[in-house]
Amino acid sequence: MRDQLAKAFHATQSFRWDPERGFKLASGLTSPFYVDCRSLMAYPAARRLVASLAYDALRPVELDCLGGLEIGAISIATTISDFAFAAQPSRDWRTFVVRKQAKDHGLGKLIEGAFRPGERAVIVDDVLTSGGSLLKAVAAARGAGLTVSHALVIVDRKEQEGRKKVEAEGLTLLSLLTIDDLIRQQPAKV
Ligand SMILES: O=P(O)(O)OC[C@H]1O[C@H](OP(=O)(O)OP(=O)(O)O)[C@H](O)[C@@H]1O
Ligand SMILES: O=C(O)c1cc(=O)[nH]c(=O)[nH]1
Repeated sequence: MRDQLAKAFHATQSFRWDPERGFKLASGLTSPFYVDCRSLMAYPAARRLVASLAYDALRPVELDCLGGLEIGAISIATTISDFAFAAQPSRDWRTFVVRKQAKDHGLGKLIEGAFRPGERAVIVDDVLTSGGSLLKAVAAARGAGLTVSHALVIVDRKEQEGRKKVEAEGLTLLSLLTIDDLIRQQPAKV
């Protein structure tokens, strides 16, 4: 199923190469390639693969809720939660989303969703590069009283010591794919 997910990135044009112009990353660095999970997650078949792989990866983990930083984490947390609820054994994992900035009107929340202090949360994200985004979500979740011991990403780009930084915060990092899987499944040019 991991191979199927890697192939889905290419089939949906969600893995981009442009070594001439490059892509600016959240960390400020430039990369010749870009993993676009917002595009991938727009396809129901791809969402199902992500959800199924994540459900399997999270089976040994005890958790009450899952979520992460907007916008990447929103569709990921939702699809895993829906899949897990319908699966056997069924899991009732609630979701939340961490805003990049607290809302300045309405309820003024930084974190939206359903969670209570003291609960066990898994932080999800689409791509891990420097780890900055993931760790921002971890800090917000811990600040709200959640216990966070695991994080899950769709793709670990294996750069900028992202994994090391996440593990240094005492987290176990689960990744469905690495950048090597995506490069290996790249269709041959004709
Ligand atoms: O590990 P990092 O160096 O933090 O990079 C990875 C982050 O970058 C992207 O987010 P982006 O800020 O582009 O936001 P978006 O999800 O709102 O599009 C991506 O969705 C990850 O969250
Ligand atoms: O580092 C990032 O900003 C980043 C890299 C990538 O491949 N995909 C993405 O959505 N963000």
